[in-house]
Parts: sequence; C-alpha cells; structure tokens
Amino acid sequence: MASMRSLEEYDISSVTGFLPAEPPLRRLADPYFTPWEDMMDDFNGLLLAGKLREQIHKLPQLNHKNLNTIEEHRRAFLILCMLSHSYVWGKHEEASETLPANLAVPWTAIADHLGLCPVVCHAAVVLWNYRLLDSQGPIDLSNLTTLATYSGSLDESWFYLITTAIESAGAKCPAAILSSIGHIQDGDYDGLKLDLTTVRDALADINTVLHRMFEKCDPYVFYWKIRPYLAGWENMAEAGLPLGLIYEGVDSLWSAETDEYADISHLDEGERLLRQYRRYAGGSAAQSSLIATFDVAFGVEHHPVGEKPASSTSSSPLAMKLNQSATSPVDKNDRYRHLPSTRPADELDRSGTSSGATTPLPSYKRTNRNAFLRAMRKYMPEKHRLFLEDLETSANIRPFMMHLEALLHTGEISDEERELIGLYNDCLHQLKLFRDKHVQIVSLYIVNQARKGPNIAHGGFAMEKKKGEDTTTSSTSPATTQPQDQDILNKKKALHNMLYPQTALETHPGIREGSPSAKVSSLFPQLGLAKHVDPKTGVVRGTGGTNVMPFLKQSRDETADMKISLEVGGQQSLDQEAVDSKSWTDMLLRR
Ligand code: HEM
Repeated sequence: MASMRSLEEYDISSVTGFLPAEPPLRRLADPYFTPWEDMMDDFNGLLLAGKLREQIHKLPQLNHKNLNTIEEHRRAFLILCMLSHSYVWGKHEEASETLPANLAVPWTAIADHLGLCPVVCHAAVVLWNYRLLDSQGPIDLSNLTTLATYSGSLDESWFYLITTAIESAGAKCPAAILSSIGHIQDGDYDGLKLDLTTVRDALADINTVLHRMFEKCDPYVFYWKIRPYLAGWENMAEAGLPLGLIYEGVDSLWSAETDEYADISHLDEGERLLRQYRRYAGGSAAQSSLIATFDVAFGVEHHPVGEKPASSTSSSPLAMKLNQSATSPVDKNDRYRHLPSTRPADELDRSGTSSGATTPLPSYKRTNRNAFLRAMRKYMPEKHRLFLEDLETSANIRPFMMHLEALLHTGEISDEERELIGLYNDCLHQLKLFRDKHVQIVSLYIVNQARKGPNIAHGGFAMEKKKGEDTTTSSTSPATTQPQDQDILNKKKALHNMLYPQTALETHPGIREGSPSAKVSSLFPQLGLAKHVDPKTGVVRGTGGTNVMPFLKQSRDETADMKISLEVGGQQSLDQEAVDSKSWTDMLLRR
C-alpha cells in the first residue's frame, strides 16, 4: 500500500483544511500590479456602467514573473477570474468570443503555476476569496466576508461564504482520514473510533451550514444575476461560443504526447485561429476537494450517469456489477455524460486531418468512473488533486469495513467492531444527507428558476437598445406558432438571450456573422458547427439544468448504497468472495 505524504506537502492545513493556513491576500502589494488592483477597486462599477471591456483594453500586459509567493499567485488568479469572466459575459452585452492577450497570457501562466485551468473555479471564489472581519475570530459565517464578487450583491457573497464555511467545518477531516489509515494499519480501534467520530461530527456541521444557503442567497438572484458569470466556455454554443473562447496570445500548440510546443510555421491562418480556442467548464463546488475526499476515503463509487450497479441496494460492493444495458444513448449536449475536448482543434486530430495534441484527462486508479466528476479534478489546485490521487491508493477504510462485514456474517465480529461499522455508516449517512439537501437546493436554485424564466420586464431598456436586431445567423422555431405570436416570441427570446446569453432559451449553433467561429466553421466544416441543434435538447443542457438532477440523485444514491447492513440476513445475498476473505488487506488489494 502506498503511503501518503504529510498534509503540508499537499498544501493542506491540519487546522484550516483545504483553505489556506492564513487568510488570502487582500491586495497585491507590489506597485507593479497597481493597474490590476485599481481595476478591482472599480470592478463592479465599471461592469455596471458598461465600461469594463473598454478599460480592460487599456490595461498593460503585466508579467506574471513579478509574482513571488503562492499567496500572490492566488490573489492574481482571483483578480483575473473576475476580470476575464466579466469581460467575456459582460453586463447585458453580447458575449465575447475572444479574451485579450493582456488577460489571457498572464492568466494562463498563473493557472499553470497553480496547476489549474485558466477559468473560474471553486478554489478562486471560495478558498482564496474570503476575509475575516475579526482577524482573531473563527472562520465561520459570523466572521466572514468576501474579497470580490461579480454582481456586487450580498447574495453572491453569501453563496461563496456558505461554501467557505463548509470547507472550514470540514477542515479537520483530511487529518482525521490520514490518521484513520494509520489506525487501521495498527489495529488501533480506539484511535479509529475517534477519527470516524471527528469526520461524522464535521459532516453534521457541514450539513448545518449548507441548510443556511436559503437565508441570504435568493434563488432568483443566484440563477439570473450570479451564476451566469460563473459559466465557462464548454457547451456554450447557444451563448455564442460554439468553439469555446479564444485565448489571444496564448500558444496552444502544446502536445501532451511530447510535452513540447510544436512549430506552427506550416499552419495556415484558420488553423492558427482554431488552435487558440479552449473550452473549460465553469466554476462549481463539484470542484471541492473536501467533498471528493469523503468519497475517496469511504470508497463511494461514482458511475456514469444512468449506469447503475446491478444491485443498487446491496450493501456488499463486491456484489456490484455494472449493468451496461441500463445506459441510454448519450446526448451530445449533456455535460454530465459527454465531455467535449478542451481544445476544439483536437477534434480535427481525431478525424485524422491534422496533427497535434489530444487533451489528457487525469488518470484515476479506483473509485471514480463518472467522467464529469473526474473532469472536475482538473479544476482543483494541483496539490489537492495529488492528495486525492494518493488517497485513492492508500485509503483502507472501505476494505477494512468490508472485512468487518465478512466477520459479521461468519458471526466472528466483536461489539467494538460492530460499533466501527456503525460509525462508518453514520459518516455515509451524513454525506447522503448533504447530497439530499443539495438536490433540494439545486431544484430550487436552478431547475425551478430555469423553468420560470427571467423577469424580463426589468430589462425593458435593453429591448429598446436591441429593437429589430437579430444577433444570430440562425434560430429554430416551432412550426405551429402563428406569425404575430412568433414575432413576440422571437423578441422575448432575443431579449432573454441577449440579457442572459449563458442561459439562452433558444437553440441555435451560436455562430455570429463575421465572428471568428464563423470563419473557422467555413474553413473546417468537419467540425460540424453549422449543424442544426435539436431544440429540445438545447433548452435543457448545461445551465438550463434539468439533466443535472439524474446526475445528482445518482450521486446521492451511490453514497447511501455504500452503507453496510448490520442486520445479518437483512440484505441481499452476500458475495461469496467477501465471506471467503478473512483478511481485509486481501480485499484492499482486490478492490
Ligand atoms: C445555491 C447553491 C448551489 C447550487 C445551485 C449548486 C449547484 C450544483 C450543480 C448544478 C451541480 C452539478 C455540477 C455542475 O453542473 O456544476 C453541483 C454539483 C456539486 N455541488 Fe453544488 N450547488 C450549490 C451549492 C453547493 C455547495 C455549498 C457545495 C459544498 C461544497 C456543493 C457541492 C457540490 C458537489 C460536491 C457537487 C458534485 C456532485 C456530487 O458530489 O454529488 N454545492 N452543484
């Protein structure tokens, strides 16, 4: 069994967990970075006044090499997440398909340094975006405020701070989990009981914090005013980013195979343009290393959506076999089942018409077969990702519990061992309660809001501005609608799409006339950009979010399924393999 390194080596604190040991920097002190900090001082105002893009064009291209410490890199990353996403999505402006070099170049370099992707992520807005009102006080909701928000609203601050407080409530868990690995190896049941109790109680605290989301984060404000800025540029055709975002000035000819940058002199203009596009998912707490740590530690297995283990109620995972026949056809717009390549140019590589890189997915050793959850690890800081990978190899809680389960069935289990199974089940139960509440939150904050639609009346001024304008080259409309109704419908849709491009109700290929993607589309028809998109699937993809529920419910059920029944005979037939295995290390090796 591989051994884990110390928590410090994974950039995890035994006191603050995945949160930094000291609160994040409030400003970059070096005057060289004054242009960025000055812009942050006026950030919400500039966005509101419609002047942010204009001011960003005037920014000098700062050299990331002038950043020294990790804290400075994190602050700079947060600043560039704020500026870049606001630049791309604007405030009641058409989305920009291009990120200028003065943001794209330093952002990409700093992301590389932190082992992240240049896109907003949980680490930026939750782990590195808080301040303590009383510097000597606790990291909890009574003492927290944010450093930056897109909307300037208290609702957005609360949304981030709930998640920061959750990270804080779970701060002791990484240490307790590492300690439990040692206690299992040493056969120290008292130590193990303490560790599991710490984790169970922390999970209960996490759930208490999660319940408070409703207090100060309004679902309407969240869905229509906050979430749009957290959107990335993957599956965003409807928002006008069919190929993703152009990172100007960033050489994207890196090859995963050779780990080198290729010579681009032989490429024509179109291919060079295509190579600058990148697609990244947006910010999501699915990128929380803390929640992923619980899954890995307790051996919760996540499967592709719709693919259920043969016996989903069995407490014996050894009995679980994948039921491939349960899989329905993959909807190409469903982010939970279909992940597009990060670099659209890779799609040409696969079709054999071009040479170059393919986008590597991090490799995972054991539990996580769900592509979306795996992909989320690309958006975690590198050292936290490494922690999860090492834990996947070292975690022995689940195999040990399966060993106890085998003893239970042969009648050789002690009371103390029963108690350990009970504590393990309690931890899983709390994690399942977390996912129960989370499903409710998503239903209220996303699914309901998407169904109801925006309160367009408040956007009336924008209707004036865009009257008669068609912002796209094509659109789909139900054939049965009368011409005058269709006109009203089209106006409402155009307005909606313009105000909230990331939540566009209308499905279309998103290629604007004269845009870079129009050029690429004509040069590379094999990319299939101009194809008609099924309106039914378009509405519910990504940000629209009805397809999110099966994914989240499955994730919750997969958590509950891991509980071990203490009732002998009260479960489905135990896998013979489990009974035969008296040694839990055997189970660990064969897991
Ligand atoms: C208003 C509050 C929230 C909303 C609307 C929300 C929404 C979502 C959505 C839509 C997903 C699916 C993945 C995606 O599309 O990004 C997701 C996944 C996830 N969210 Fe949240 N979320 C909220 C709060 C939180 C909080 C506070 C946490 C705590 C860390 C959290 C943890 C997770 C995790 C771990 C996943 C991955 C799925 C799983 O492990 O079961 N979410 N969330």
